Amino acid sequence: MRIGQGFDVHQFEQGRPLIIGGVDIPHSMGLAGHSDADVLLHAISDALLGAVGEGDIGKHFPDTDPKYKDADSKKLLQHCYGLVKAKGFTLGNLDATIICQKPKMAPYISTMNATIACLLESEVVNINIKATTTEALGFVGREEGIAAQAVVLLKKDDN
Ligand SMILES: Nc1ccn([C@@H]2O[C@H](COP(=O)(O)O)[C@@H](O)[C@H]2O)c(=O)n1
Ligand SMILES: C[C@@]1(CO)OP(=O)(O)OP(=O)(O)OC[C@H]1O
Repeated sequence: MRIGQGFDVHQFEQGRPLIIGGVDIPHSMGLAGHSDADVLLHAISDALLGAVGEGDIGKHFPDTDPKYKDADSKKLLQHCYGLVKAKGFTLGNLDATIICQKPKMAPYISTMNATIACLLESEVVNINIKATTTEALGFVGREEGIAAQAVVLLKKDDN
């Protein structure tokens, strides 16, 4: 078994879509980034890469490379999971937290769980996405940005 953790932050920016966990969320602002800035999928990607000793998403998808401008983070996550599988591992379970003052994530959590289960070729029972505010404290509380953290457990493939 291998364990990995990931953490990411993106700043809010006017005129951008808000995409979290592969789900479009209606809001007055989106997140800034070179890619689509899906902060949750980035944290999960980093957790997967960490678990197999493959560094981080900045190493695999440099933000200086025009190829990743507005990149779909679902594709980046699938690439990371491909590296996991190539090393003979599959996902055991994933636990992640979105740290966000507003908007409310609760209405979108089940769609995120299903989307991520599909991307990671797993059952939805193995995926647990949560959300919390910071009780209005700090940069999250001031609604300047959103953070996400993720932990994955990988198991050795039976094959
Ligand atoms: N952006 C968010 C933040 C929180 N939630 C849900 O509300 C619950 C209470 O949050 P607290 O920060 O006050 O503990 C939390 O457990 C989530 O279910 C949310 O949906 N979206
Ligand atoms: C995903 C990448 C690449 O497009 O860009 P961003 O969307 O800026 O995301 P970040 O989490 O800052 O780091 C990884 C980047 O290289």
